[in-house]
Amino acid sequence: MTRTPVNVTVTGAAGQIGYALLFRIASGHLLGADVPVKLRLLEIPQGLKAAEGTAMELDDCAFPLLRGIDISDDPNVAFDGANVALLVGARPRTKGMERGDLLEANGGIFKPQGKAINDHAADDIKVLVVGNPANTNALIAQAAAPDVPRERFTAMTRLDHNRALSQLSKKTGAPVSEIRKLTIWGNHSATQYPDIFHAEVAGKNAAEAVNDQAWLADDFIPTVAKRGAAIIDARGASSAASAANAAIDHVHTWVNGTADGDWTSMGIPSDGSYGVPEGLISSFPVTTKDGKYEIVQGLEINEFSRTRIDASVKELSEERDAVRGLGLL
Ligand SMILES: NC(=O)c1ccc[n+]([C@@H]2O[C@H](COP(=O)([O-])OP(=O)(O)OC[C@H]3O[C@@H](n4cnc5c(N)ncnc54)[C@H](O)[C@@H]3O)[C@@H](O)[C@H]2O)c1
Ligand SMILES: O=C(O)C[C@H](O)C(=O)O
Repeated sequence: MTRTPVNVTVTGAAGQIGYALLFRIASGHLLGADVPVKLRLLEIPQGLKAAEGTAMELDDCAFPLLRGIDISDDPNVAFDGANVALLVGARPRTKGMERGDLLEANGGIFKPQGKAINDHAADDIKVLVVGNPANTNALIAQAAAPDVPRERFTAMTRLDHNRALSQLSKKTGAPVSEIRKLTIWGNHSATQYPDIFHAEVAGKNAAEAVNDQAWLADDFIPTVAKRGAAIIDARGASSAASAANAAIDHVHTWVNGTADGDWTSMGIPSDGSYGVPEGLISSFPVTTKDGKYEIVQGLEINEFSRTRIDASVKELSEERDAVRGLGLL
């Protein structure tokens, strides 16, 4: 049986993440090796020519799963019939900026895009916001799309999750494949909290396996939380291939499910779990199945974790208040 292609809209298609992302979507890494896709690329007018160039290269790969590419500078066209939307297009931060500094510059992009999703996307739309500040931009897009179920708007903290996996693997010597149940809590910012207290390394509790509180507090947590800035410092540009890889992982896991006995981290609308005020888009430990996610419940949160989760959630509340003040909510 021939499957109907899935419409995948990517904004900021001519940017550096776009360039690292589109070829992997077209080759089947986003949804699966048997799922045909149609790409709908959104750019601002100045980005259209470069997006056309990328589309030419996509054509030249002759990907068997790629069933078409449309390019537009009109969100109403680009989101028409979208099943999956990757909101990447936004200005990246440069040296010395915090992601929150982008609130005003990028916030204005996500309101009209949320409205276009509301009015034109397919009923099963799933949205991942990558453009920073990702959690609050997702909130802005969600608020502009009252007809779309709230839980379809998510923000990317999978890059932080992957960074934490890699750092823990280096510390313990265990391969990444043997690490499970790691959690990123809160905002995709320097206040985020990578939590290893429930994680397992080769079947053993990770915090006990590491047994080094100083490393946890002074090395692991700041290294993961400030990795974005360290990449900007080293590359002179913000992370691109690793961000694209995390976007692929986020959507693939959302659609295809988490492995038994494991979970992942996603920025999702809070239902009030773990004391995170309802409605904030915050990162939680989640399992996924049949295209739906659920927050992992019942984890004991120690005092060390509580303080850090609360600090990140406080920042999310402040960002929400700031965009409210700008009329974006
Ligand atoms: N959540 C994460 O983990 C994570 C990781 C890395 C980067 N980011 C963020 O992703 C965003 C994109 O990064 P990049 O390195 O690809 O930037 P980039 O500057 O290389 O590309 C951004 C692209 O978006 C386009 N664009 C701008 N406004 C647009 C609009 N209204 N509609 C459609 N396209 C628009 C630009 O023309 C440009 O081509 C930045 O905000 C960056 O901070 C997030
Ligand atoms: O840090 C940034 O500004 C880019 C991105 O959010 C990252 O984490 O690499």
